[in-house]
Amino acid sequence: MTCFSFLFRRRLDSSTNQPFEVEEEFGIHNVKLYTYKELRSATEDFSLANKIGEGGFGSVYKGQLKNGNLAAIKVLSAESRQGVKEFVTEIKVISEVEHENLVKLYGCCVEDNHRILVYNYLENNSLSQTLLGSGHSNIQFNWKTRSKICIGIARGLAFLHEEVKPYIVHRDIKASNILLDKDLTPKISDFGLAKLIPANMTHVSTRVAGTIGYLAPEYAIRGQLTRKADIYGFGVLLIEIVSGRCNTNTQLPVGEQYLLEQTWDLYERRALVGLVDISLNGDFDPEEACRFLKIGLLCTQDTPKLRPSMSSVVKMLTGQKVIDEKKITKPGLISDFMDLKVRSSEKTKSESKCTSSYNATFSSDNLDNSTLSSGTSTSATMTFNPPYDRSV
Ligand SMILES: Nc1ncnc2c1ncn2[C@@H]1O[C@H](COP(=O)(O)OP(=O)(O)OP(=O)(O)O)[C@@H](O)[C@H]1O
Repeated sequence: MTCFSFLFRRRLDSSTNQPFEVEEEFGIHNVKLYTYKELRSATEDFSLANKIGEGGFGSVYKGQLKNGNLAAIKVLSAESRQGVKEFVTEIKVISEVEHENLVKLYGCCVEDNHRILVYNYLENNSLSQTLLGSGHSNIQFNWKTRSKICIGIARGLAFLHEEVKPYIVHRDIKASNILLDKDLTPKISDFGLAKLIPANMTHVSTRVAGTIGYLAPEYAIRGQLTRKADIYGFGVLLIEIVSGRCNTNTQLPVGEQYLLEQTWDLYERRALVGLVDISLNGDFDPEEACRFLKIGLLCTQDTPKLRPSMSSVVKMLTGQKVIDEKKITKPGLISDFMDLKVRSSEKTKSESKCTSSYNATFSSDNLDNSTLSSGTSTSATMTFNPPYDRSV
């Protein structure tokens, strides 16, 4: 990979009032810097035809780079832009983190006020659009594939939590942040991105900082951000993958709407196997599937300390470590802690399996006035003011 140590910045010469370019050293190694011109040409001038998604940070385009590689080009929205130096510092962190189960960052563009991230393009979309999506995907998620996906995500997260120094808390583990390559190897995306958002940008930063349904109660309510919050999100995701359904679906009968509640209920009735995706037509190993569901319950326990580390999760998933069933306690449910007023939306996405989403607006020091209002997107976004932790 090309090694750059300098960035060019335009400055105004005070004597002539003419712009000129200066070289500034930011010590960015192993990060490819793309020119805006190259990315414009890769995406055919950021054409709508090449737009593949829109997330909390801005728009994502598919593009072909000069070297022929396909890339996902994420143009950060104006409100999430920060200074060159801060941006480059965070990019350095992200670019040094490489693992088979993490989306690879090729490089970035920091020309003028553009802040663009260039990632390896993944052919098979995200889990939210395929496994949990509207049914337009041709992918066969048989049990072997699901098991491989769960273990891959666990390995990627264990790497972020336990191998990277200093460790990285992802903050937004969820189905739309799990992308699949051509072999259906899962890749965690958006890690480290929370840190790219200026601390005063509460709207954007908290979008990154969690999605209802995956959000650990202690983080949602008290702003306590630790690796255990990611482990909670992973537990929810694990149960979604095994059951083939989203964590919240208000179109289902009451009692089945919240996946975690339903999982606990079935666990207590020793009927967990009933949660496994019926589209598998019984073609799965029931012992293994129930083990995965129990690991999901271990990860979502109310007391963060009781949740296992991600390396233990990997061992339990792969059968190297036995689950101590006595250790499983009730999951932490955000609704148990707050008087959340949920207004169902009439405008839910009818074609999606995930029919319910909420935009929560509350302040951590004003919980009595907390409000949840439904939205129309498939992901839920919380807007609140947690103590913003910018350390990794
Ligand atoms: N590396 C990639 N390869 C292929 N497609 C990608 C890649 N990165 C993003 N996408 C596509 O762009 C969409 C938007 O991605 P982005 O990460 O910005 O938002 P999101 O995860 O959907 O939402 P949020 O911002 O709430 O996390 C994804 O759903 C996916 O379809």
